[in-house]
Amino acid sequence: MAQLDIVDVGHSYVPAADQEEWALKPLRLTFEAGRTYALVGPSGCGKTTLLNILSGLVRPSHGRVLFDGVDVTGRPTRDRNIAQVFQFPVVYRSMTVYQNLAFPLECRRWDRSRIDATVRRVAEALDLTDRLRQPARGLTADDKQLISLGRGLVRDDVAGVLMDEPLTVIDPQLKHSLRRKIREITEEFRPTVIYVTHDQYEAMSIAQEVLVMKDGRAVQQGTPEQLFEAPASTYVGYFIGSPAMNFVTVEHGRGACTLGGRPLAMAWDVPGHAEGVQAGIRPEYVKVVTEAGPNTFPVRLRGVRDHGPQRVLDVELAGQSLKAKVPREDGIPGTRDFLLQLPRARTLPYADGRLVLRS
Ligand SMILES: Nc1ncnc2c1ncn2[C@@H]1O[C@H](COP(=O)(O)OP(=O)(O)OP(=O)(O)O)[C@@H](O)[C@H]1O
Repeated sequence: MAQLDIVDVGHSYVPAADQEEWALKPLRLTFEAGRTYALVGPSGCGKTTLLNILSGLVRPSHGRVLFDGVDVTGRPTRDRNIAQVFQFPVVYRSMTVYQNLAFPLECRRWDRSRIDATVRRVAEALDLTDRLRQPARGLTADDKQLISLGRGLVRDDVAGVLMDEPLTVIDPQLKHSLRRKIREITEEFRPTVIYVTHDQYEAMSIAQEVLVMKDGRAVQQGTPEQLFEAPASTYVGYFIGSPAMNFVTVEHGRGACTLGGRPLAMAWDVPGHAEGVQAGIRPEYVKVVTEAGPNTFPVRLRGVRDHGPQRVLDVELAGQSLKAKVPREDGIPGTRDFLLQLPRARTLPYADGRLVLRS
């Protein structure tokens, strides 16, 4: 598995377009060998363009692509030694599951015993062992996509595995277990994976590193935990997490902040000159309390939504909307008006949409 570098890579589908209009603005990234990366962002943000530049399907207007330090920018896909998994399964219908998994290895002229051991290991990881002798023809779309995933991951000699929304066709019920399987198999086989998805939950559950994109730019890269705990911008805070992070506008002056006229202390200070100050807090960290104390605020309940083992309380706080995600067993407050606490350490300051740096 290789380290993939993109060095000042940018792309415009329209010749001579202004750089601000490019589908991908020049950026520099390193995908370390053996790690799984997710590219996530809304439709049209440039994820597929970046993936296609890595696969060689798109030649970038600007910059270089390096695989283990070797410049592959001008190489076609077939000469890049990559595996690809697409939205829709690509299987050989006339072959058995075993033959489908073995095929890429036979093409590389691996010896029989190595092929057999590898196919069985991948089949085991994907729960396909009991179907190895079945013809691929009769399988469901889910199982066919499982084979595509297996074929993508079966070779340990590829530079990288590029996956473009591979769970799109998968039954929603099965997605959960498949996400887990992808995670397990990538942890075991340690390929370099670039995984494109518009689903933040999928990105966070599969990848070790997530790259959030917007308008052709990578706006934040980090581990799922970093993106959850400290989004660099309100955009990332809204995009990552379910429900999205809360952002409430606060009054700010002489180094202190207030919310609805009550003092609000945040995790660190906001410089005096900052403008457009907001407090960001994940719904998971908002607490229902019974007694007034630091950072507690009166709120009015507007609605309650079930969220699996939790409930999301939608409240109004000083004329603004806020969500609290609380354990189901805690119940719903008995009155419409109650108190919420925004724990200081979890309340992050943002100014003009960006996380204020800790001084
Ligand atoms: N072949 C093309 N010709 C012209 N413009 C294109 C082409 N492919 C993509 N674009 C444009 O480039 C921008 C980025 O598209 P891209 O497909 O990379 O985004 P994406 O994040 O993968 O979106 P999606 O999730 O919808 O696939 C979009 O504005 C899109 O319209």
